Amino acid sequence: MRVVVLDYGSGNLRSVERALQRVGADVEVTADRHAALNADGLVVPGVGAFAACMKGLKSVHGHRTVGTRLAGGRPVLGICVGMQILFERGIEHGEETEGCNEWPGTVERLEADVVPHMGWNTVRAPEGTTLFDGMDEDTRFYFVHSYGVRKWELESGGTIAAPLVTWANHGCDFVAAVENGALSATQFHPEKSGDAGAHLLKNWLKSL
Ligand SMILES: NC(=O)CC[C@H](N)C(=O)O
Repeated sequence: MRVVVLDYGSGNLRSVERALQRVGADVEVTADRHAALNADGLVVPGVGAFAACMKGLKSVHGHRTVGTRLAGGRPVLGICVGMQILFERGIEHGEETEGCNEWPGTVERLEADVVPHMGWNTVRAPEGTTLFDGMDEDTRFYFVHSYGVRKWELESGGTIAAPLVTWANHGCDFVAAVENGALSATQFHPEKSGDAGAHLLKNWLKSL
């Protein structure tokens, strides 16, 4: 499977590349829009501030690339800030920045005694999950973040299949992952989560 890791100036690209190669993907790290549009899967990583990541994403038309892929049902995986910028807005250090608005909701500071939330933690995945298939509730993933989505705001029902939302807790509950048709995302770093992260990436790769 051909996977593009979108290079929009944010960090952590090589560790994501290596983790995907470890599970058998043919990986290209690039900002090239044609490659990003036509890959079997697109990964949007992210390190640093919400505003800076959004600025970088827009500088390579990444927000439109994500939208075009999703309109055609082509899979996208957001990681850490790459997940956060998929939401409606982010508020960091008092600065509000518009996100890609793939989902309603606000990325805001965790309500915890100690931030960043840095380390291994368990998650609470829903029935029917693909990303966490084959892993139990004691499985741990590596998190490094001070902000997150504390309230899931997308209403669904009727004919629209509800997204599968996975939660974690660090002082407060926050969204740890979302599976929503072609769009998936994790707040934690699968590429830093050892065998569990590799298992998740393999599950994502199999879903492409
Ligand atoms: N690991 C990161 O770079 C996360 C940064 C992000 N601004 C957060 O704190 O949630």
